[in-house]
Amino acid sequence: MLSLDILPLSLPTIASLSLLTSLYLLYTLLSPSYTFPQKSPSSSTVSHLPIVGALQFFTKRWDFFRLSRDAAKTGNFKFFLGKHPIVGLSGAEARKSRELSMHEGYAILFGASPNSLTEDSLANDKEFSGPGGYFTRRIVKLMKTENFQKSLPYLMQDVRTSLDTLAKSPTGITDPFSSIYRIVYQLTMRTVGCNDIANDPLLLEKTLNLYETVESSATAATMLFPWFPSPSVIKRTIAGGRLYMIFNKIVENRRKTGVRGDDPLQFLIDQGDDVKSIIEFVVGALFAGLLNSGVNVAWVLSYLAQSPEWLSRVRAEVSAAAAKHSTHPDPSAPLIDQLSTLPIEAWESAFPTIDLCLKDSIRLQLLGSAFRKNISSRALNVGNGEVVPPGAFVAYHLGDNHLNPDIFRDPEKWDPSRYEEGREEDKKAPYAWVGWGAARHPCLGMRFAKLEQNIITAFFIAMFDYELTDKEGTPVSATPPVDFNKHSATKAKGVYLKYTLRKT
Ligand code: HEM
Repeated sequence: MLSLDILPLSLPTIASLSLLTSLYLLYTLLSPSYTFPQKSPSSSTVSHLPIVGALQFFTKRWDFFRLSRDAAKTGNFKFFLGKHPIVGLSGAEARKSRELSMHEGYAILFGASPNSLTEDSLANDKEFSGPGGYFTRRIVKLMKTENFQKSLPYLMQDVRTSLDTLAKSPTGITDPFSSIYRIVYQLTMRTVGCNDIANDPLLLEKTLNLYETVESSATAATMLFPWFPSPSVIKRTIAGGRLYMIFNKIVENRRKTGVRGDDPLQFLIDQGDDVKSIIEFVVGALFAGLLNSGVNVAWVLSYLAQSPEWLSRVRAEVSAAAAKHSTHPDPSAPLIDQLSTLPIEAWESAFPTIDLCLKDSIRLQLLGSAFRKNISSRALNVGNGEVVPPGAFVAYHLGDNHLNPDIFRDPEKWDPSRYEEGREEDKKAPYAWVGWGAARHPCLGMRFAKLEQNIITAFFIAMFDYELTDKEGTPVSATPPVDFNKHSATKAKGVYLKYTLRKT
């Protein structure tokens, strides 16, 4: 029998050595293997941790970006996030369109959608998400005028039904980041998803909860170690799986029974698309659609509540639009009934004031970074001799222009008049305002986002007088400040609207 005495090392020593070796191997495995070439920008001066890299990019993104940018000679800087090499760009030159991949950038670094985070995810598949890929082709088709024309009565009815429910509430106080956000979710479901869910309040609530679970799971840990089964990753996987199962059941049911729907899902089925692509599309489109719209509609109503001047301008605009475009047989019918007869052309053209309100809300709420990845084999010049090397990601923080006091006076203030004649701050620098994206990647849902913004705002204002309050209904003078360190449009906390039915 082998005696332990003949081993040259004791068991505790062997255990310690094994542990150290494992830790060393883990360290080597997790540490970046990428070497930035010489022409890359200088390193960010903000502290970096081993393995994790620039943790502040997660915890305080806008602060990290500003500090790094201001300390760098050219305004551009490099850093690691886990193993991922990233170049932070700033200034007008950075906003120029380049041959970089948007989808590969977001798939790994954004992390707030169910199919992101892994190199081989569908979101990262060029055939699916790339330019001209399946996702783009399908969403472009759904955003056509004929579809809006067809769905307009249903969209208006959805808004009306929700506002009627609000009108019956005994408190007359609502959190718009919950109630109005839910209306946007329903409209988005109708426009890129399916009526089976849009018509069913329970299924709407259930899928929204799953959506929110996935969205809130984008933590630093899930982004850095997507393969590690942390509670967030597990929760996200389960919620994503449940969403998929709900849609799968509806698709299978339609296929089995032959009962057709009249909605985007049916359109996808009729194209002969396979179930996996259909579900990936619908879930992806819901994320793209709700991320900014839901939050901005609620912010606009809240901003209006604190600005009598803009509220009265919007009221006047809503009345004028109804007077000009309504086809209601009774011109003295309530304003909301008149609005319900507006054609799509009016909804898309008669609300320039609401548009300005949304524009400045987007400037404040489009938080975080735009991401790209250099998937080419060549280094891309960024204008001053510096390059984005192959394989590196690019992060451009939208606060670089949207919160720049040299472009937008008093940048943290919501003030739609900054775009009006005489000020036109958005024209002060190239691509100063990029709220709908630009160049190679304009927002594909802009028309729908504006349409739902206009319908909800106009209906709400036609139906209610309202003011900004706390939860108990005590008036407050202003919305809380926006946390510019967030990674995407964020719901305000503690904002309530107290409303009463208008007598018109
Ligand atoms: C207020 C609401 C919205 C805002 C502020 C907004 C903003 C943006 C921005 C800034 C981009 C470009 C991102 C970049 O370049 O990195 C973008 C892209 C996109 N948006 Fe929107 N969006 C909104 C609503 C919507 C809606 C409702 C949909 C769909 C129903 C949608 C679908 C998309 C898609 C698919 C892209 C990617 C375009 C591409 O692949 O090139 N968006 N959006």
